[in-house]
Amino acid sequence: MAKRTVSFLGPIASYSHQAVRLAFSEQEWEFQPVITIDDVFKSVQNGEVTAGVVPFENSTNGSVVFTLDNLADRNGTYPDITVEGEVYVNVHHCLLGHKEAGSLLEDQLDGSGTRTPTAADPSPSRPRTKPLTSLKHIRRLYSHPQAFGQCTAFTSTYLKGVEIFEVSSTSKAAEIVSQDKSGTWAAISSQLASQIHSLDLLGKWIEDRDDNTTRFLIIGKSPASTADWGVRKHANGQKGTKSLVSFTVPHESPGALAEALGCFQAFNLNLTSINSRPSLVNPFQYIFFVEFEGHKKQDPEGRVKGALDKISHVAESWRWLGSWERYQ
Ligand SMILES: O=C(O)C(=O)C[C@]1(C(=O)O)C=C[C@@H](O)C=C1
Repeated sequence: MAKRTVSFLGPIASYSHQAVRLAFSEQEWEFQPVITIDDVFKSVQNGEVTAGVVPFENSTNGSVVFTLDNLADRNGTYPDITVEGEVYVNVHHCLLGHKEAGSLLEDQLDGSGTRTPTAADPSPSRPRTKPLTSLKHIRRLYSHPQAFGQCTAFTSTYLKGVEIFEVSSTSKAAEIVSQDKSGTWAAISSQLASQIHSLDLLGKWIEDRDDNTTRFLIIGKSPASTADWGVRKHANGQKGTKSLVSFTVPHESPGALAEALGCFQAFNLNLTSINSRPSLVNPFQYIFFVEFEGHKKQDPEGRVKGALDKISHVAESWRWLGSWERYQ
């Protein structure tokens, strides 16, 4: 049988790639790295690939707006995209670059790893780890915006004043730094990327919190029959099901949002996350996203059906974005 393809934010060695490796078998699936999260959505919608994997939220830094904006689908570009599963990745960042010959780590460290309190941050958190080598020579720091947000204690303690460059992924950052001839650029990326690009480890486990975890969504094109996808199940076993809907409410009407959320309460459905993004119709109007426990197609008591019927009367517009098995 011809292999099916799953796309993800590349280049290889990104955390998205690691999520794909956790969920899909390379024997049965072709792995296709693409350049942006938008490209993952496009490749699934136009049928170029069967599945895609996109980051959805990080436990330290919150929602991934690039993914929410695609799910918001303001222009109707992705009418068939649905969420078919989720994958959790423990994200441990490293600082990758080129060691400066002959420099001593002691030259740089003040020993305490403390940051100067400022009015904006009167009690700054301490970095969890110290650099493995002097960082005095570093002039540029490359990474994905999410990763910068997960390593603030380390960067503001040991890389003060270094110029920041936001790029499309952490593995892209490592690729760029591997081409640096000056030896003064560094990337926040994975340990895997240091091996692939033969970069030195200048810091290890530099994230602010050791429980730093990113949740990825597996997307497909409805009606997807995922039963034969062979997505690997989490070792902890299934913990029920989840669904995602997006909706807009009449903004002038008081209580409209509360009424929409009440649709889930009315059918005793537990909400697990709420997000919003600007509607881009008028300033300060929103598209809301609600995730709840329950499955549209495995709904013996009709509770999910009941809530969705009710929300279709309350919301200005709404869309069911998928139901899947939950593992955490
Ligand atoms: O840049 C990567 O390696 C990605 O896969 C993207 C991404 C994200 O957008 O959240 C994924 C996991 C980490 O939280 C940091 C970056």
